[in-house]
Amino acid sequence: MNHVLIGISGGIAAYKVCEVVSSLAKRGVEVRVIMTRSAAEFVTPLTFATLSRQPTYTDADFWQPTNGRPLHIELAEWADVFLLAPVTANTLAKLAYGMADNLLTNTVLASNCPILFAPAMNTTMWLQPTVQENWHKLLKDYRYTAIAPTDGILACDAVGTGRMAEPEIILEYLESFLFTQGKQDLKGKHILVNAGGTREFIDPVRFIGNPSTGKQGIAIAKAAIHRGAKVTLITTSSSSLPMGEMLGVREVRTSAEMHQAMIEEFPNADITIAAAAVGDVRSKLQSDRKLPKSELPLNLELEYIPDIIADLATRKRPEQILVGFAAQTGTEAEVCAAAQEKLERKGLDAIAANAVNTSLTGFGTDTNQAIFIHKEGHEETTPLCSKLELAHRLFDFLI
Ligand SMILES: Cc1cc2nc3c(=O)[nH]c(=O)nc-3n(C[C@H](O)[C@H](O)[C@H](O)COP(=O)(O)O)c2cc1C
Ligand SMILES: CC(C)(COP(=O)(O)O)[C@@H](O)C(=O)NCCC(=O)NCCS
Ligand SMILES: [Mg+2]
Repeated sequence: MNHVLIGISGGIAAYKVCEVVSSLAKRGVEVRVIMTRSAAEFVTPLTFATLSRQPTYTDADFWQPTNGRPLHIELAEWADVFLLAPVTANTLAKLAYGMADNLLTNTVLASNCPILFAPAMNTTMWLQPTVQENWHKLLKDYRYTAIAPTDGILACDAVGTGRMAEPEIILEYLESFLFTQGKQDLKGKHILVNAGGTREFIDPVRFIGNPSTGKQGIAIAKAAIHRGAKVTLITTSSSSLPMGEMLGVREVRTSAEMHQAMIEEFPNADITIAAAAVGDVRSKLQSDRKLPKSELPLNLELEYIPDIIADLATRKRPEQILVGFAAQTGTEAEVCAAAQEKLERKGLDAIAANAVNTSLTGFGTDTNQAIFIHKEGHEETTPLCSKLELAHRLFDFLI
């Protein structure tokens, strides 16, 4: 799985796909680009050819009498994943009705690989009932996974829905699809994820915290969405996550807020993955006003924080799956033993043991490595990989 075919139709957001192509090529992914006639009005085929290190294909190539086999068949067979970005109102309509009057749409019909598609257009165009009907038609089609347009400023200075998803979001979908082959095995499932480190306030300007950034939990939320799930993410890190209607985000700060939100959301979840670093202790003294230095105790009296995941385990219905993360230091054997003990003591279905004392794993890194342990005894050690890949490996382990 290493061939990404990209179909570009005629919108100004085509300029952003240059970034997508360039990033993929630099990562060693093989990329080929098809452009519609209108797309070539916005960005030249030469730009994409140069960035992709491959020829760019246009309708002139489609009608070229010197091809051995039809070009749309060759490209369709070559593709592992087909990304359509941007998708114009016009091309969306053609896709919804199975029309094929250019190289791009013929290649769609001739191929079998999963399709990711990212529409972009003016808000008034986007909200037309005809356009919405075509969009919803494709949302129901098993071959298509939508990368929804977002709200914001458009090229005509209007503000509203219709901005193409940012290259970074598109690249994450592609990374997922290259790993999973686009499988939608979480469709119809509701996943609850928590992420980030809690802050246990002493007063409004001082807290006991930890270095967790929420990256691993957010990657789990994204991986679940890429596999078709609906996700509720309860997070202490306020990064914007435009994942459309598939993601509900609740921001919290303290372990008490995290606990309350988890209790409220837990009954609706098929799978709950607790990747947040929740504090273990907090100050007994909690002031609503900033304490002067002279009033700060030098021996802070602490109390234990109730264990959220152990509490959820007591509320669990038999068909629900509850997974914890154990951030540990030490040797692999020590990390494993500590995680095994937590799995049993807390009554979890599985645990991901995660070493946090190396520079490439744990807090704040973009990569991670873990050992997954199931309550029934099986284990899996992942390679060092991106946090998104680790999330997919965890879902593969659970399902
Ligand atoms: C300056 C300009 C900007 C355009 N931007 C968009 C756009 O963002 N989204 C869209 O759906 N159509 C846009 N269009 C209209 C499409 O280019 C037009 O419908 C064309 O027929 C699409 O052809 P295609 O779908 O084969 O690429 C734009 C047209 C112009 C002239
Ligand atoms: C055009 C653009 C890519 C600009 O993005 P930018 O503000 O990040 O440069 C973004 O606004 C977008 O995706 N717009 C949707 C299509 C659009 O504006 N079409 C022009 C007709 S109003
Ligand atoms: Mg803990």
